[in-house]
Amino acid sequence: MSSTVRNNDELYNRHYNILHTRMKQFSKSIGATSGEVLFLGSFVLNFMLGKLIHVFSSQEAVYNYYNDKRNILNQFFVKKGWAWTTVVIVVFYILILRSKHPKVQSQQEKIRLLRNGLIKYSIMTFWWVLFTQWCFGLPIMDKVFVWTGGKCQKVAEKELLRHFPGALKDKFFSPSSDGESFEASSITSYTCRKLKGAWTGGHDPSGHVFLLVHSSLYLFLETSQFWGSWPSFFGSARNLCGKLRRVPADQSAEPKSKLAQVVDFFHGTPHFIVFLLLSLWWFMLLMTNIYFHSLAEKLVGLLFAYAGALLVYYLPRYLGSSRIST
Ligand SMILES: CCCCCCCCCCCCCCCC(=O)SCCNC(=O)CCNC(=O)[C@H](O)C(C)(C)COP(=O)(O)O
Ligand SMILES: Nc1ncnc2c1ncn2[C@@H]1O[C@H](COP(=O)(O)O)[C@@H](OP(=O)(O)O)[C@H]1O
Repeated sequence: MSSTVRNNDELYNRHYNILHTRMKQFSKSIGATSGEVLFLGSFVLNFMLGKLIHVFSSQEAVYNYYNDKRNILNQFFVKKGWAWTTVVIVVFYILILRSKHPKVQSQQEKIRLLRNGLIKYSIMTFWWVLFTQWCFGLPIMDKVFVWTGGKCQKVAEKELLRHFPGALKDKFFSPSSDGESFEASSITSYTCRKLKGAWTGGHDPSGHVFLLVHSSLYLFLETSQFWGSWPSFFGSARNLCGKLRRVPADQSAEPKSKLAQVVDFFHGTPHFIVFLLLSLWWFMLLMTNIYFHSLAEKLVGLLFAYAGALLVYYLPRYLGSSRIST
């Protein structure tokens, strides 16, 4: 080996070690593992990547299928994002309980796992409800919008009468200055969209950024306690691909059906289903970061998502409480 290559190797190793030590120190100071810090940081990276792609791509490359709100991934998955997250976590827990994982052997351990899981799911669901659906009136994201001067404007009288008959119309809406349409500042963004109004004038935190990051953090932090290693994860996936491609040597023997092999794989690798949804959420977050909202609106969505995870997963660690940690 030449001395230049050896010197470079030494330099890389030294830099890697410095980075590794700094990372460990930082993780320890905030009570997180290095993996968690990387995962939490990946959303900031997603942010920066989205911005760079937006700035440096040509118009044709930037505006495509994923920029269309009606695309199937948005309508069928993200818009029902918490429901998908619920399905995945339920399937994950069923697989873990059936897998005889060393952490859940006894009946007592299983009950404790389910109880803690339910508490954390309920709090995370409540936080999602408060931010996106209802918070003693308008959800937090809509409250922020209204408090910063936003309104639902340009609602046509025809639409209004269809959804707000009689006195309800006057309770929520007032005529706009143009004299042709109506406006309101106490209805949700969801209702405004239904009335075909214009949701404008305020700071509108991104519900998509919130939901995608919130769901990802929940799935990651909830399932990482059972994580094995990347080599065994990829090893199982490679093994399955090999089995699916292989023609059985003994044609007379009863081979396992392909479906049975896939089911076996999901049983042996419960994290795979989580990995699939996390990949979709990361990709959709990138699309939101490239195409939608202002930087500040996305940042507020991100901060509210971090806040939920901090409250449920990091605050108990910080306080040294073991009541809801497993
Ligand atoms: C130990 C195991 C723990 C798990 C326990 C599970 C218990 C299961 C109980 C099952 C009850 C069913 C509960 C179903 C929960 C749901 O999620 S129902 C609601 C589904 N709705 C959504 O997912 C909507 C998501 N969309 C949004 O929030 C918004 O559209 C948006 C993405 C924020 C965007 O907002 P816009 O205004 O549209 O821009
Ligand atoms: N990744 C994505 N793909 C498609 N549409 C997206 C998207 N991210 C955000 N949007 C759309 O951008 C608008 C603002 O999203 P949000 O405020 O939730 O961040 C929403 O439009 P609609 O409200 O008309 O559906 C939403 O559907």
